[in-house]
Amino acid sequence: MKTIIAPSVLAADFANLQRDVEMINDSQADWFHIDIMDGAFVPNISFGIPVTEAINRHAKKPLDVHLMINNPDQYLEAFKNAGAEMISVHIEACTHLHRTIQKIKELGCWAGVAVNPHTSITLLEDIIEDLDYVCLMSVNPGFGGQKFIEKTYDKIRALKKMIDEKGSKARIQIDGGVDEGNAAKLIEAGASILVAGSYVFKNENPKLAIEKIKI
Ligand SMILES: O=C(CO)[C@@H](O)[C@H](O)COP(=O)(O)O
Repeated sequence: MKTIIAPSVLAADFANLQRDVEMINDSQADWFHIDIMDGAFVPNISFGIPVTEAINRHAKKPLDVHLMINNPDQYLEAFKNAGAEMISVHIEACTHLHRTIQKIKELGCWAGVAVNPHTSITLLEDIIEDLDYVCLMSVNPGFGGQKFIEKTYDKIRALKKMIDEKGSKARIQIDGGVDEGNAAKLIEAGASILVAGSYVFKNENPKLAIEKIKI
């Protein structure tokens, strides 16, 4: 199973967004990771549906939309219509997670659940078989460029064990502080989707940076 690389557009140059989208098109990256922040679930506001649509007009690869918002159900269809092929919602933001996951699937998207660093993965035990991926946050959500939380490795191993025991097909996505120094170790622990923002877009050679973590 080859690792999926999903550069996080949050770290792109918004004044040159089309240029940065085309760089990803021409690279070995697999998905665009689109961080949606509402200033309520997380202490930051990023961008929303019109910008996602604009990215989608130029993107030649699937959009993976990470909803860091309260009441995600209200916006699932709008993000699907804006181009999302994968949608993840936060377990901490969903009162009726099973219903939300079913809605994402009914829209024809891959369904993912994102889990904050302090949240136990044991909460996924009764939903893991329904998921296409779990996004393990390796930083506190809200900002790019933060330090990777080392405890994530243990969480990956425990989640991988749960996935295998339950016979789930869910992939493990890691989001936050991913770079060439930890990519191999993350994959060895059981991750198969890597989200990388600052490491890619602040790099002198972003395409080479992507190649280095495409293990
Ligand atoms: O969801 C988030 C932050 O909340 C991430 O997608 C970051 O955007 C990753 O950025 P880097 O840590 O790679 O800079």
